[in-house]
Amino acid sequence: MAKLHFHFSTMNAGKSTLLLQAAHNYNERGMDTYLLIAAFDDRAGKGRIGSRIGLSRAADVFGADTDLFDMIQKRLAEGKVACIFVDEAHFMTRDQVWQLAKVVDDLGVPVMAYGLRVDFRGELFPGSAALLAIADVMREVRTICHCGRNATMVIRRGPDGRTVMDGAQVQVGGNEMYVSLCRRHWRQEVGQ
Ligand SMILES: Nc1ncnc2c1ncn2[C@@H]1O[C@H](COP(=O)(O)OP(=O)(O)O)[C@@H](O)[C@H]1O
Ligand SMILES: Cc1cn([C@H]2C[C@H](O)[C@@H](COP(=O)(O)O)O2)c(=O)[nH]c1=O
Repeated sequence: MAKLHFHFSTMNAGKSTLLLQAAHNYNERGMDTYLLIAAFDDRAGKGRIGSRIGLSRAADVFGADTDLFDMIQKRLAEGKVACIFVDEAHFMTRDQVWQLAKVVDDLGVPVMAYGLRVDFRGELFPGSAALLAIADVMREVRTICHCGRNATMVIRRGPDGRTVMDGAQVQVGGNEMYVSLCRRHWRQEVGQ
C-alpha cells in the first residue's frame, strides 16, 4: 500500500543525500522515479537536487501556486513511476501536502518528502506542520551538535556572523548562514 513518508531533520543532516540514494536504488532496479524541489531553493542550480556530499540530480520544480496533484498526474500519464521524491518539503503549503496525500491515496504512488521540521526561531514551517499532522510514516534523519548531542534546532546568522531571531521565515542559504545545534546550545545562542 502506498504511503506518505516524511523524513525530517535540521539542516546538513543528509536528507538530500538519502533522497538521491533512495531514488538511485529504485532506478538501478529498473523503476522510474519523479523528483521535485521547491523552485526558489536553487543552491544546486535551478531544478536540481544537490547534497553537500557532491551528488546532484535534475528535478522538476514547484512554486507556491503549483498544484502538485495535477503536476504528478501529468507525469504519470507519460509513464509509470514507482516513487515520488520531494526535497525541501518544508517549503510546501498546507494544501500542497494534502495534494501529495491525494496522490498516495487516489493514485497509489508512494511519496517520500524530505525537509526541515522547524525554522531558525524554533517554529514549524507550514509544510512541515501539515506533514507531521498527516504523513503515514515519519522518520528523523539524525545529525549532531558540536557538543555531540542530537541536533534538533537551527540558528540563523546575519552578515556580521551574529545569531538573529528576526527576519522572514524563508531565506535560502547553506552552512554560511545556518548552524544545526542541540536545543540546549540553541537556547544559549538565542539568549533564552
Ligand atoms: N565530502 C563529504 N564526505 C562525506 N560526508 C560529507 C561530505 N560533505 C558533506 N558531508 C556530509 O553530508 C551531510 C549533509 O548532506 P546533505 O544531503 O547536504 O544534508 P541536508 O539535505 O540534510 O541539508 C552532512 O552530514 C555532512 O557531514
Ligand atoms: C532554518 C531555515 C532554513 N531555511 C532554508 C535554508 C535552506 O535553503 C533550506 C534548508 O536546506 P537543507 O540544507 O536542505 O536542509 O531551508 C529557511 O528558509 N528558513 C529557516 O529558518
